[in-house]
Amino acid sequence: MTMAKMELSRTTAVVKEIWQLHPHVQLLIPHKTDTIENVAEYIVPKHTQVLINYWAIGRDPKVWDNPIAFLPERFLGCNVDYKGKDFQFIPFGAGWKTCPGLPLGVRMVHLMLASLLHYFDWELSGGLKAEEMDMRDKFGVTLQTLVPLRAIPSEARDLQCA
Ligand code: HEM
Repeated sequence: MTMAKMELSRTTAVVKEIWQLHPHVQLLIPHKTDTIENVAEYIVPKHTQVLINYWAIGRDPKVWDNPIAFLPERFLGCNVDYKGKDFQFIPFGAGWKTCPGLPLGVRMVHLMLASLLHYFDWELSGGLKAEEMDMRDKFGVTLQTLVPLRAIPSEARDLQCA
């Protein structure tokens, strides 16, 4: 495996871990049943509006080991993917209403995160330590951090144009 590929799988593992714990769209988009559905032990009548609490799935200890801990390693060497086949991990939804922007979204998030990390060293503002960060979420149509992250680029690298 090349170094670039190895580093990118680490970046992907970090992105996946973020999408497990802090998904952009925590309730997906409301869906409606066409027919009577049996879901686990429940009967869902026809034309019921259904919300999928994907945020809760990402924090369910029945689904994930130690779910609240930030452990990107759980995605290294594991086939769980965001393309809608693994129902425990559906940051873009699943089925025929899945997000049509998935390929663009995946590339944008990787590119932004990898560029920010590659070109700058970062420190938290006000001498805050990583373990003191408030990682609670603020619920809305999309999920945000309750307390915005304030990080300061302390050193820039390789910024000259080719
Ligand atoms: C990281 C980036 C993104 C994430 C995490 C995301 C997530 C989602 C989710 C969870 C849904 C609902 C799927 C469902 O209910 O089953 C959705 C729907 C949708 N997304 Fe995205 N999305 C992202 C980027 C984008 C981009 C870049 C575009 C457009 C360029 C886009 C366009 C849409 C549209 C149009 C729908 C509605 C699809 C429908 O109802 O048929 N998304 N997205």
